[in-house]
Amino acid sequence: MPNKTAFACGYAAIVGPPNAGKSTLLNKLLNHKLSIVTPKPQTTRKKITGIYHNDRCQIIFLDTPGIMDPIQKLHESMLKTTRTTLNEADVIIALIPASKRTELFDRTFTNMLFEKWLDETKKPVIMALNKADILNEKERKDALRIIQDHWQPRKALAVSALHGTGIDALVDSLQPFLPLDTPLYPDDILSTAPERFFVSEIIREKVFLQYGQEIPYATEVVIDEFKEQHENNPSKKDVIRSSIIVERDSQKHILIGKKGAALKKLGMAARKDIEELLGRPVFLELFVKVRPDWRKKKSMLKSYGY
Ligand SMILES: Nc1nc2c(ncn2[C@@H]2O[C@H](COP(=O)(O)OP(=O)(O)OP(=O)(O)O)[C@@H](O)[C@H]2O)c(=O)[nH]1
Repeated sequence: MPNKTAFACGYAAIVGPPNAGKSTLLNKLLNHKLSIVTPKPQTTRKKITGIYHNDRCQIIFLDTPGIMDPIQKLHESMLKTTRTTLNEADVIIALIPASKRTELFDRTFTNMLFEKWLDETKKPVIMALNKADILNEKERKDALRIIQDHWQPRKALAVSALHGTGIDALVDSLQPFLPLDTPLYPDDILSTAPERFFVSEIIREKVFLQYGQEIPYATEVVIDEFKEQHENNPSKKDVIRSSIIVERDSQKHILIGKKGAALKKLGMAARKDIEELLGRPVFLELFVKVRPDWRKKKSMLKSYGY
């Protein structure tokens, strides 16, 4: 039996279908806006490390892109990232969203998740039924019983990432599987990813929120320059220059809008959040560039970090 009073530290991967609420869960756990959250599926493309601390444990969370069919090269590399992430983890959280449609959650997906992904890792799996706030008490119990009977995870629990319910129980259920007895990071560090990564995620989030249809999926954001000068000279703002990469001229026109109005709106919304994240004033300059079919080209995907 693990000693509950000892300190524990280790890696936990969060895996689930697109739109399961992984980013919302991570943000709630860390009480800080780390990964981006939008109502559209597949906005999380890169692994994000968030670090949770309490007086009994430190959990380093590995977020994964949603699992889906490898239709495009982009998806293939996302799936590879997910597999690597699962193998790096000490414990895996299978995050399955509750549903009100024909069944309480997607059993076909859950089956596929265990058969194609989780079973072969031989890692302990904690199954978290997210969005449990949309179910009533009986539905929650029924769903958890089905999960326990069919897939036998180490533990199955209902959570609501949005409302923050079940989060402490989730942390408690992870603790026995964390192998280290000392923390790996100081307790004031929430993430090892650099600030410029979060800045690009904010810009990408705003693209997702502001534009419809195919634009967000054809977009990549690259930070070209990140000049920190405010700390040394408080009369100056930090300067961030960023390129928004799209696939076609038509997408560029939409992004920029009439007389640049759409891009200006995007920049204002992004700057507000970036200043909030960094806690200092920022001058943000956005450029829109066309790179035909970047999503289909291996070398381009690589240069954007996929
Ligand atoms: N009702 C309810 N909605 C939730 C809950 N958690 C997340 N959501 C909503 O579900 C949607 C998707 O949440 P995200 O956190 O972006 O999902 P994700 O799994 O990170 O999505 P990807 O970007 O596809 O990886 C958002 O509209 C959230 O507000 C929850 O506990 N209850």
